[in-house]
Amino acid sequence: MSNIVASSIAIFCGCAATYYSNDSSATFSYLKAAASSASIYLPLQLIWSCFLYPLYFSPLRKLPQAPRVGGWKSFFTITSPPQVLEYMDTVPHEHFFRMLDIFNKEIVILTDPKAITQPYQTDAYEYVKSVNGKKIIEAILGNGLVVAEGHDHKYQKKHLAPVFNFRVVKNLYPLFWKKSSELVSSIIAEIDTKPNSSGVISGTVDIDEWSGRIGLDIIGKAGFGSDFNAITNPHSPLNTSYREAFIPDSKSALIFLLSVLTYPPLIRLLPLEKNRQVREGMNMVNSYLRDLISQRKSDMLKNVDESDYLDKTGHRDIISSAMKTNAFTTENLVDQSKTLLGAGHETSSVAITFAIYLLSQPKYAHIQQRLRDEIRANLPSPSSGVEVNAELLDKLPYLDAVSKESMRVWSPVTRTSRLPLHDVQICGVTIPKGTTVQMVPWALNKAKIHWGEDAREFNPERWLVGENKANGGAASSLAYATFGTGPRGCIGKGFAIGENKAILAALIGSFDFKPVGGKEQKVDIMYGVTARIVGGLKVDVTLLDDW
Ligand code: HEM
Repeated sequence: MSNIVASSIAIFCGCAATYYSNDSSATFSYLKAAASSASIYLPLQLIWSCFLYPLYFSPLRKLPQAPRVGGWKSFFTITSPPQVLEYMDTVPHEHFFRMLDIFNKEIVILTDPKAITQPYQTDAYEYVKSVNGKKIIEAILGNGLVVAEGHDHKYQKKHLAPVFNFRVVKNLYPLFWKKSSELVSSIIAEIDTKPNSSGVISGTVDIDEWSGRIGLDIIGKAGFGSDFNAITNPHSPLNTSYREAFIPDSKSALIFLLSVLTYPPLIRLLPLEKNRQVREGMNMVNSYLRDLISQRKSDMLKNVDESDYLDKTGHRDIISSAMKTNAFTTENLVDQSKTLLGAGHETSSVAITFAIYLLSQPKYAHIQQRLRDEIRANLPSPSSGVEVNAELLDKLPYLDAVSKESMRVWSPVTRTSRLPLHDVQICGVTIPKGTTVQMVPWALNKAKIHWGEDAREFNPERWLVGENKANGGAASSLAYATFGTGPRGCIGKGFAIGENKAILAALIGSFDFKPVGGKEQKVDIMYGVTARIVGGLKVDVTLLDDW
């Protein structure tokens, strides 16, 4: 409506200005009228959407409100997840509150399971993701499940869900363990250059680099039946070109901000080094995946021995299984593959980095030790070559608790947004069509309203004792938002949990982790689609005997 009013005023004034201009060449010109209209329309629209609507006309302005802090600067900055968490704890509210984000953009932050249920579960298809958000993600993940909407999404999920079911994921555990064992050997090789006088093998490694490499290898093998060998070969093109696209720096923050505010495909054309890296990485991935899928298809047509694509538990990789459904074209399969590669490796590796960050801090040394004791008492060592399956890994309660708790305290995905396709009622309040409503896993996971006074503490015990231990002590399972929820929740949740537990078990069983310098370590975090530690995570590792 505001667009119609502003454009009508602008066109009227633009035409009038052109018509009554004193300029001698001012016979009425459509081009000039359009230019004058635009020059009036844009400021009008800006004044309306940045000031008049949010401050004086929005029906949501009476909702509980997050305070504006930081003066005029806050008008030009995106609110960070830690600020959202601060508001969750301090703004008195019931189901949600309103926040004015960059350029006074209205956002409704959902904090209560009742409020989350409608947009994320029961009426999920009455909402869409934000256009710019999708464009940012699509550049890396392709036009697959993460960005699909409505019927397209239902169709894709229906055909992909069976290849992620419980039984299939359990069959992948030996692969998770095999790759984790390879990771342990490679880290030993990196630090085993000069044992100290007492024969202790130790050194400093960038665990973020290693978690990215194992994340790629696992999704490569499970997703495409293809070993990327990123653990053993850091110079593999996928590891260097593709992962470069995910490594955050000040330029990626700028590109993210400009993309959110304008039109992401235009921003990607800017001659910036980061844009070049992303383009190169994506070109490489596109051609790699296209070749791989064409090869699979032609093999399938020729009815060639399928055992090539079977691992020893008889599981076909995800893309070959999706191909068998005949539900996707080659181009669709390339897009789904990019989705699995990006969504499946980035989140999982961030989760491992943060788990090691937490466990290595001196104040949590007792948690690291207790976890190690449980692992060593129940699992064979990676060097033994003995297979570890789902039955073994899933029966370790403390490992399970540490895995859940680390992904609670540091949710890899920072925020998720939805926009209603028409005016909707959430908990009795009308939310106008197109308003951004957000579930912010990074903040919700640590809000005191759900987790109590020690909400920000890393305390795996909350998943082991107490009345609501199945929810980590929270009254509702929706307070744990790490994997989202409802029809658009994470399809790879079971996969990610199994992978996380296998890698943690192999690492913590094998090594002692400490922060470099031994003291509590502060890290800078960049909050994009995922939260990433700027500059990676260097930790001191010591190889432990007797396992
Ligand atoms: C620790 C690891 C992971 C975390 C924290 C995570 C988190 C999430 C979250 C929060 C969403 C919902 C986003 C939204 O509501 O807008 C999501 C969706 C998705 N995830 Fe994950 N994820 C992880 C691992 C994986 C893995 C391993 C895969 C694939 C192998 C995967 C594939 C996907 C896909 C395809 C979607 C889109 C689902 C849909 O729209 O229906 N994720 N993930």
